[in-house]
Amino acid sequence: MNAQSRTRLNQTPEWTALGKHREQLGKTHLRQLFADAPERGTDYSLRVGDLYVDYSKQLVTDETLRLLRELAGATGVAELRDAMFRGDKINTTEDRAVLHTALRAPRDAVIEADGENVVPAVHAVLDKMAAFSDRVRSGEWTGHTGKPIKNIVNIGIGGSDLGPAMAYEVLRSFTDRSLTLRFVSNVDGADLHEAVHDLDPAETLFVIASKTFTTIETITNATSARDWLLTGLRADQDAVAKHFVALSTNAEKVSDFGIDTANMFEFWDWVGGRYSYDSAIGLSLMIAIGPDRFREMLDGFHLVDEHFRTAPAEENVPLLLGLLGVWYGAFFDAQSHAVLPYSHYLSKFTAYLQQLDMESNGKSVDRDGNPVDWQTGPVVWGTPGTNGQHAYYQLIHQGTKVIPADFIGFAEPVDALLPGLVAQHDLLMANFFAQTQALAFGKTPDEVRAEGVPEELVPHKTFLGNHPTTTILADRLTPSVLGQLIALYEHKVFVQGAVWNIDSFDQWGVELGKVLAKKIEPVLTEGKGAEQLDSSTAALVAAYRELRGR
Ligand SMILES: O=P(O)(O)OC[C@H]1O[C@](O)(CO)[C@@H](O)[C@@H]1O
Repeated sequence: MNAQSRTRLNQTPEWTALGKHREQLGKTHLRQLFADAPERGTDYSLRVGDLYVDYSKQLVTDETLRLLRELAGATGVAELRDAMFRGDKINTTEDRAVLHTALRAPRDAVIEADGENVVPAVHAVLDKMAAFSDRVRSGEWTGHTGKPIKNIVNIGIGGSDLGPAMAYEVLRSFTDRSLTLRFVSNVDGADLHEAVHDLDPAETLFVIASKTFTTIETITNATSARDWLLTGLRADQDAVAKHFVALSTNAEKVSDFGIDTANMFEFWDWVGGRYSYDSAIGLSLMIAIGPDRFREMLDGFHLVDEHFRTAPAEENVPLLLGLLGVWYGAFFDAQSHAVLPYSHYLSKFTAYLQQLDMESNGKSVDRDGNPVDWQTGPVVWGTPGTNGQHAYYQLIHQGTKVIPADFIGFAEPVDALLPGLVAQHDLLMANFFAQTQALAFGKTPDEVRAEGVPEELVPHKTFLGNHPTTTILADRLTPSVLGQLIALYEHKVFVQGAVWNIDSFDQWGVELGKVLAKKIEPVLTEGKGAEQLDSSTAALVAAYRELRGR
């Protein structure tokens, strides 16, 4: 579908039909929907790979789903998906292809960007990463003084940090525990300080991850890390080659920094930062889990890519999840989306999804530059259960907001836990199932009264229910399952961007702050240029300078 020829989303007949349907649905309660269809719990479930996806507790009927699929048809979701997989330049504001799916394509696949098959280059880099990982893991790769590497410090930010940092936590039980892996992202010197203060520089490898190799936080931290290393080793620049590698698309800048481009692991401008952790950006992770596990993860991604590309609309899980988000944003005024994993290992999962979703779909103009007058990306938030239950779930259960939520849980604990701890898994999962049940069905005033609760407390103890959730259940949190989950969310975000007619692959909104920070820094350090600031910022800067004794 040509974006130019698109009818504005909220003027399509499909949108109007959904609006009418929403009115008819009114306050229909999930209790009613379940009573009307005794098999709803299984009828409204799908499988993809190892993931069992239950959407029966969503505020939808067969008619809703039909109308949503029609909206997807009218907005050209399948056509845009095919264009993405084909390597068309669907990131129009940056004139780039969007081919993260090529990063996990099998060796014999043919995927072209600008007329060139990119798959051989993808696998050449994967092979180079695997060879390097093996050398580090085996102790064959030694530092400047001849000691093997025991510590890896990944320096990057945004997509060059969140993915590998998240996946390292998720896959901790698959890692080589004799290696220490730390992630530094914040330009606050405390981040680097905490990462290196107890490390021996002779045993430390810095992995500098930056697509552009110009990101100020990363280059500043990398420069300080280099100073720390050379000071600690009492060595000169020659030592850098054994202790620094780069993950980047920008060989020139890598070389300017002093890293041998032989120690650079390449990726390409058709990989968006937030879609990049299965590229060279995953090197630290690969060193931690080993190349075989990394490849299993890529296979998990690929499995869901193929599902998204080929499954019919009725069975297409990313399509379904994307459309549900459109439904709640547009017709329930939902402003946020909670992702609530019941796994300690997924502690950084939602933070990762925040960039994936909010940097992709936090847009307010359509692909043609016209302001949108429909909701786009939600605020994504959440932390692992059961912790959230004792913090913010109160608001989800009894607050005034519609907060669709994804619950993610696993049948088996990941690790060979200490024997006494295995039993805790059933308790964790009992909470997991109980929460979606409580959110969906609530507790009526009569049920509360039947418990003998005094009348004045009945409203306080009533749960209205009808809060929509999706439950994603898998056997075990393996590298493959992680890949499946991430690809599921990547394509969900894609579907929403396609329906909303926004460019999900640029991120111009992060630029202004970067430019202004560059202007403010000399005002802080030298006191020059304060007159160009607005009165609020000027006063704050003056207060800061005074507190710093300047
Ligand atoms: O990998 P780079 O080029 O250092 O960029 C880091 C991050 O910065 C951003 O461009 C946003 O500022 C992200 O999209 C990206 O993941």
